[in-house]
Amino acid sequence: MNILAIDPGSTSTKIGVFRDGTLTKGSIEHPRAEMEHFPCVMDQLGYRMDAIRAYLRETGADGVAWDAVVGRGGLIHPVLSGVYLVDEPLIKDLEDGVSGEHAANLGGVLAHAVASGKGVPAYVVDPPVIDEMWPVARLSGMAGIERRSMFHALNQKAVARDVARELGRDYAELNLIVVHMGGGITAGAHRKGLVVDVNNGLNGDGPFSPERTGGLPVVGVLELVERGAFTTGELKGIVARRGGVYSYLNTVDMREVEARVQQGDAEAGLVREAMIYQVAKEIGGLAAALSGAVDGIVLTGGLAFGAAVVEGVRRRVEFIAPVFVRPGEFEIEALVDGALRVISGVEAARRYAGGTDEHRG
Ligand SMILES: Nc1ncnc2c1ncn2[C@@H]1O[C@H](COP(=O)(O)OP(=O)(O)O)[C@@H](O)[C@H]1O
Ligand SMILES: CCCC(=O)OP(=O)(O)O
Repeated sequence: MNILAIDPGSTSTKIGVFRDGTLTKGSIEHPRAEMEHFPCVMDQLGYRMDAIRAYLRETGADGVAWDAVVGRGGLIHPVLSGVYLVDEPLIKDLEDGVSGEHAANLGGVLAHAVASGKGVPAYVVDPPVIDEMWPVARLSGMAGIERRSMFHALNQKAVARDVARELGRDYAELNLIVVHMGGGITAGAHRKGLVVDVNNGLNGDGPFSPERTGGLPVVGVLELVERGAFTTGELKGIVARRGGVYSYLNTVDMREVEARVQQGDAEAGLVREAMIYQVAKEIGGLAAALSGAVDGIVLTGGLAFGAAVVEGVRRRVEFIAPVFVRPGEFEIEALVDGALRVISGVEAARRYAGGTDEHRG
């Protein structure tokens, strides 16, 4: 079985080549200066496609007969968890960015471009818009504004299944709180295999993170607009890319923050502590959402490599449930696993219904 996995991020495209039972992972870096030439994410298609072709040539994988090509799903309409065949309606919604602009929108389109040339199917797995939220979590506090499920679904589900394996239990019978801590942070309540509540990782919700603001005092934001300090477009950019740790310390790199703390920088110490504090409060809130019935708390993402962040969160939340740490992200593995489940007949590929899935939560 041969599978190609494509995982586009804002400044890299991660690649997985699965051949005859062995997975080889690689990353193509895209310098920020080059990415700035593209006004929209979809404008990067040809550039990324060329980079993927060059990568496959250089690694000797250009002649492989793929059984399927699989990409990270993007911001389409809300869907159920699962593996989706990339077809015309799905491509259109990725291209239109119906739920927002994000590099992940390129995943399915790139996978389809490679697959169609080889006459094999393309899939996406567990897109960030998986929606399993229960009704009570949807209300924001203002009629007309609904809380939306938009999170690191692929990695959260992958590490949740891995912890279930470690516990010798089924993911579908456990209650887990999974926190992805990367450039953005999302924390999800996984109740018996469904993510019934989660902060929206892109729209100013939940804890602040290295590059995102998380939830903000609304009136303070409105006053900034009233004073003309920022346009709404500028504020959206700050919420998603230039908020959080970056807005205080001018870096999104927590290794740099750690180094500053070690050198005695009190401001860096306070910002790091505040982020840890907000993550712990989010976990506490989700524990209450699950009525205290929590089998485990899972910390994952790049920040989970850092002992200070992990131990800071653990100290505040281990009274709730045992803490499991899965540093980094397992998106390529999850993409390959999803494609394998479909190819081997364990799971049927879903057809994207353009946001009309009636079952949620
Ligand atoms: N060993 C480490 N110790 C502390 N922080 C780390 C370490 N490795 C990576 N990070 C931090 O993790 C963050 C990036 O996480 P990552 O999951 O790769 O994010 P994304 O995929 O959102 O770009 C950065 O702030 C980076 O500094
Ligand atoms: C929350 C949706 C997915 C997301 O934010 O991914 P990145 O943190 O990789 O941008």
